[in-house]
Amino acid sequence: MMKVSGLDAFYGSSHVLFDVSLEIGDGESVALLGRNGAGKSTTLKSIMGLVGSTSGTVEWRGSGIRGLRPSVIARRGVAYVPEDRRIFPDLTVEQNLRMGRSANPKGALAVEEVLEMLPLLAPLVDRPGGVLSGGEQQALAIGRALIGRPALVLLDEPSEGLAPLIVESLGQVINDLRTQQGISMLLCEQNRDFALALTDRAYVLDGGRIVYSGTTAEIRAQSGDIDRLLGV
Ligand SMILES: Nc1ncnc2c1ncn2[C@@H]1O[C@H](COP(=O)(O)OP(=O)(O)OP(=O)(O)O)[C@@H](O)[C@H]1O
Repeated sequence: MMKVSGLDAFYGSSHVLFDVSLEIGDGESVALLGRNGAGKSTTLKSIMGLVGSTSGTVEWRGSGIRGLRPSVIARRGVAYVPEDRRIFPDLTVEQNLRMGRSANPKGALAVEEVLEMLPLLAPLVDRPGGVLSGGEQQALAIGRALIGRPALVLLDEPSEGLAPLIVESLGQVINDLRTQQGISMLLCEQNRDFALALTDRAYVLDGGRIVYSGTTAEIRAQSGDIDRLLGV
């Protein structure tokens, strides 16, 4: 479904990603693990067309998308949930959700359909986004991606900054998407256990390079080495 080959990325003269290759199959959920600054966000942003200077190949359903505008990539069915969530604080939850319809103006879901997928948002629809808790904002950011009916969601560190109990319920939300909706996912995380519980396979990034890849079971079996790469 998505095949990234030999991807390099640069911020000005700073070379940040080196020869990154990864694949995500139809309906597959894949983790991208790595410590702070390993290049996880840059990988997602490069796939989404948000990094100005990249080289290599990003294939989506058989055609090259590297270099296309983010809005074009979104319309082809790839959604991106940024690390900072980018909730509009003065818009209500419902209005925030509607903003995501631009990714798929003709085929977007109704707000009610998103609320069925993310029931924790249902009682909050009229609240301004800015007053939601961190976990609720994360669910809203995911909902805003889902309303455009994507086939692949790129999720950047959804557990970051959330209390352990909230992380657990967020995990259930993400797991439901995976098991009930069949949406493919690339999940960036520093939180190894959270990510491995929600994915089939994982890649480990270090210093902008993929240094390890395997099934979640294989990664668990190597947990000592992986923890060293994650800096824990
Ligand atoms: N806009 C930018 N301009 C210059 N350098 C950047 C920019 N964004 C990220 N970097 C650098 O690129 C490298 C990779 O950063 P990236 O954000 O992709 O890592 P990450 O694995 O997502 O880490 P984090 O969890 O801290 O976001 C880091 O060295 C970072 O300082």
